[in-house]
Amino acid sequence: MAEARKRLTELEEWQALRKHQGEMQSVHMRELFALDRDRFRRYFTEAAGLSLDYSKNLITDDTLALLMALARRCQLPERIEALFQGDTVNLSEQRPALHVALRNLSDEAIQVDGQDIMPEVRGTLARMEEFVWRIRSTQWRGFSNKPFTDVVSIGIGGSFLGPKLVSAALKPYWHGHLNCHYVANIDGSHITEVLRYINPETTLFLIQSKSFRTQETLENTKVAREWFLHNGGREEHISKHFVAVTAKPEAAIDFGIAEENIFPMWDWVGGRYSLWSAIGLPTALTIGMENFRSLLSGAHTMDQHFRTAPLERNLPVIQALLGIWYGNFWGADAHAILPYDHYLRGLPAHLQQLDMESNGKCVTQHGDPVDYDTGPIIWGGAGANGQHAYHQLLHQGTRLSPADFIIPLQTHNPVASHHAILFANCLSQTQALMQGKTEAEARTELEQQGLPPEEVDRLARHKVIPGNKPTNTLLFERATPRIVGALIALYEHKTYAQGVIWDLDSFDQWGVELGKQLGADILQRLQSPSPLSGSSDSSTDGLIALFRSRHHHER
Ligand SMILES: O=P(O)(O)OC[C@H]1O[C@](O)(CO)[C@@H](O)[C@@H]1O
Repeated sequence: MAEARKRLTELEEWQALRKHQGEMQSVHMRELFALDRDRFRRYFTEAAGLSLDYSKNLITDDTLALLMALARRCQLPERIEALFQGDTVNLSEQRPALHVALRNLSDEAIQVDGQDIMPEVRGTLARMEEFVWRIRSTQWRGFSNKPFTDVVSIGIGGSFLGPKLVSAALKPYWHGHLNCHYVANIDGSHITEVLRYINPETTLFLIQSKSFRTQETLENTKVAREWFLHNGGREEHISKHFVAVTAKPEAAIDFGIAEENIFPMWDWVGGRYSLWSAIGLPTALTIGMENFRSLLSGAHTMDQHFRTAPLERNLPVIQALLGIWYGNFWGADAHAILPYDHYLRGLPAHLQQLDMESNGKCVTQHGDPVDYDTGPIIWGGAGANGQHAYHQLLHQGTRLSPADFIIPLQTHNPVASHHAILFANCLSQTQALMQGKTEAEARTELEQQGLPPEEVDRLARHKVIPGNKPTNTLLFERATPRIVGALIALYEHKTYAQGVIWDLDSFDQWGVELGKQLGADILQRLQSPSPLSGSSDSSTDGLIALFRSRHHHER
């Protein structure tokens, strides 16, 4: 168990960073680049097939040294090792967080409660392998003996976003005859739209829920089951068409899933870190087990890097510390994830859960209130689309949101000059954000266009772009399974490293529980046949009454 430590904001290392930020306020990145021709080479590092250019940041060697000192003071190296050792890093729930075990391709044993969990992890992978092979080779077929054409994954949160991201990211590796759909929301439109186009005879449902208690998932599963039974399927066919992944097999059996169709999950894997487990089955079915193992191996390579590389060359650590620098010392509330890769367009959504559910906390892992900012608002979307939408705020807005630009050197789909144009767009953004445009430059530009002086005066101030906006550029050869694995693992470790500095429990999520608790009571009041008795605030009561007025016939 980690010892209570001195308040973060009182550490000399923290105070030194505060002072240093004061000195850096008058520095423009343009000057830093002008002064140091070698800046790109010096602030460029690689690991697991990913290259990080972090030269376009508001940093000097001093900044990095101070950040590294803070990390060491917060015992980051020891805490990284604790994660891999299976220590109780999730204090509030008293358990380890062993997503790294799911992609541990070494011979190393990993103990939980005195038991090596690796045999079970490997055994589950072998079971997945067999299942995936049976479906893809059409040995396992639907009730009318037709091969499966569609897989519908029902799950939400971590049982949805991770696999969905990976399935989309690896679309070029999909099996030609298997389509994959995801249903998450408790909005009837979601499942309706998926069921509309599929055939029950050739559809396999994967029910994905660690707890097997999640309302959205269970309700959607009931609908899928009813639909199956009303469209030709019979009770005795359910076991051919419904498979579950859960850490609570008894609940799945009670629900009607055949015991032999249940794949395990474990308490020591957090939902948002679970795409590497059997929760990844929809992905494995579409890309095949060989590619799924490559995904794991990419993540494993990043794990080894995170565990062994010196902090100064450690990609997740560098990214984490840059985030701390901006969030805690420059007042940045947000961080943008901007993949310039169509296949990676789901990355911001997955990282939103990963980062915001992990580090959106206001007490330390020991329960003490924090007096500093913790996890940022993660947002973003695919480039270059965003350039024609929200990038305006990045360039000229008053709020600071550092951004990660993520781009492959090669495309899966060479079309005309698209990739060169995409790449040029990406680089022009980071360059523009770094250098900006001075008023003098804006004036010269307008004068060169032949505008009269009064027009130059009128427009120049609108055209000034402050620049000095920090960005990282993450490059890789092509979005292969190994690269996608390494990329997601990079962000997992970045999140953990930040949680260590902020002294958080990055593996619990108590904040989401209150809504669930209140939701049960509200649902009851929405559906109750008896007259509405006001027991909450007037806003909630008023909204409940409004809903009831439209649905009285259903109660
Ligand atoms: O896999 P389960 O247990 O259905 O949970 C789904 C999601 O719900 C959450 O608990 C949040 O409500 C996430 O952490 C989790 O990934």
